[in-house]
Amino acid sequence: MTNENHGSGHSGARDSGARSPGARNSGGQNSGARRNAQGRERNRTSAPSFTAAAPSARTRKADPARLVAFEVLRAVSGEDAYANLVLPSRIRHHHLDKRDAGFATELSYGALRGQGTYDAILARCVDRPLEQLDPAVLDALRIGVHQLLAMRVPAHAALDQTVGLARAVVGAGPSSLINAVLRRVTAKDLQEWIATLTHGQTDASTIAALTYSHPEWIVRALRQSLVAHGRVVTEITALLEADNAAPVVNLVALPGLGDLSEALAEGFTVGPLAPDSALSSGGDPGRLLAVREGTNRVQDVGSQLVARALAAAELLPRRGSAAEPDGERWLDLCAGPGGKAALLAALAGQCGATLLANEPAPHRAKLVKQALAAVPRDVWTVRIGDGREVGEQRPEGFDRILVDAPCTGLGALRRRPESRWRRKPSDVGELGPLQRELLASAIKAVRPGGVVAYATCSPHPAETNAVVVDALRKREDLELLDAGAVLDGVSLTGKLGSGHEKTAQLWPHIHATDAMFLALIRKKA
Ligand SMILES: C[S@@+](CC[C@H](N)C(=O)[O-])C[C@H]1O[C@@H](n2cnc3c(N)ncnc32)[C@H](O)[C@@H]1O
Repeated sequence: MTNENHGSGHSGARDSGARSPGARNSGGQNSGARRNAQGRERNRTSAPSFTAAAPSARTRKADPARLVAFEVLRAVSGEDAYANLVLPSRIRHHHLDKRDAGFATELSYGALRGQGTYDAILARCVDRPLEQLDPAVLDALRIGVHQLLAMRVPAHAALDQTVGLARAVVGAGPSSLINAVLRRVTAKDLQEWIATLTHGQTDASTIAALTYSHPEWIVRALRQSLVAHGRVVTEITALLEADNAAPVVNLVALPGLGDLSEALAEGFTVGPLAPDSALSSGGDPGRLLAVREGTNRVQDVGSQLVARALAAAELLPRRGSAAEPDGERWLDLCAGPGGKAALLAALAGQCGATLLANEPAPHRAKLVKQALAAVPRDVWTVRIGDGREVGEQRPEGFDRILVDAPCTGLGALRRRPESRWRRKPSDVGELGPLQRELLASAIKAVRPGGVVAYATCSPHPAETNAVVVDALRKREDLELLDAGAVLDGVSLTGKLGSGHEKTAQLWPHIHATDAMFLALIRKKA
């Protein structure tokens, strides 16, 4: 796709041709040349030309799209905010048009994802440890590096605009430093920098971490996850690349309550994997009336399939009766913010079942209620409470239960650009007891013949198979259903089940979904 370029050095967002660390380099490795925004090759071996003016004489105004990106990075690194929550409000606040909103999205998400590689590059260009820099200056530098190395923004525009931004938001003093550092960054293109950073490194995970901008422990965890779920370790490159690509927006039309006609008329395409789903690679889904009304919802297709698989899993009849007298009772034990609960409730409504959506965090329970608002009120109830208590309180009370357990989210890194830098290796072990207690509670709460779906948006074996194996070991009345086969049955392709084991693991680089794990556990009747 070709990008035109206007005065501020913008190119369009997702179609900007951005190359984050680890994204495939269509120009070949170390080509020494890169296309600028007009599609012309810029020879990186000759000295790049910059505005002759000193930083003080350059633009003093912050371009609004770059300002939005800067504000997102400041909120993320300074206030522990989530980029996907801050970005839309900053875009609205600065009244960005579609093109500038796209640019701000690519710049903020790209700078956050690429932070590991960019900081390693910056460390070679700054004459002091990065921790000693004003955090606002460091964020401005990250924004500059992403434009210089991964977006088709001409170097002079990236430099001028980043220095202008710095002058406007952090003052004239640091702008000279930013100017000098970014000039050093322009000495090499991204592939050359990666070659420099990895020179002399022999460990494959260290090299992948620097190349694909992931913490090294996550690279190791994902390699381990691939092997644990029957894939080959060499897929790690494709998996890390998929984490760095801007994910497409997945939409689901709630069955029986909405349809996709508006989305398709607005440029979405029919989703190939799940029924009633659609895809879009750009634009704000909030512009759709059906999304605002809640009958269409933004939801990763992997999550859609997990909810549909639970609804479709085969139950055994209740003891002493062939059919459910009052319709089935479904439970979503960890429902916040309500994505799967909404789809489950719509599916429940279609077959005369009811859904109890449980969530302990009151603000997230409120989100669950909002998510469920489009579903008839007599189908669902929201409970605010600890899911670990439900098994004791409602033993054998439910036919189908979803345990979408709190997890590290290592399978959804592409959607949460900052999360890879927030997670710690100790999170994996710390979540284990809660995951096991929630699953044990669900197993108590399911009736004989009923099914518990244990799901995580992480492929880590400690959060997936290990939790399921422990639960199965503790009781004799449980059987594992073939989750891959059930997923195949609810998908449009019928080709999702790994065939490696009875649990199922989806992958961003294979299925273009989040790396959702699913086990379906049935209590013997
Ligand atoms: C992975 S999220 C669930 C996502 C949700 N199913 C969806 O599709 O939108 C896990 C949820 O579990 C909740 N949680 C944490 N501790 C819990 C507990 N003790 N009992 C039940 N839920 C808990 C978290 O607050 C969080 O909302």
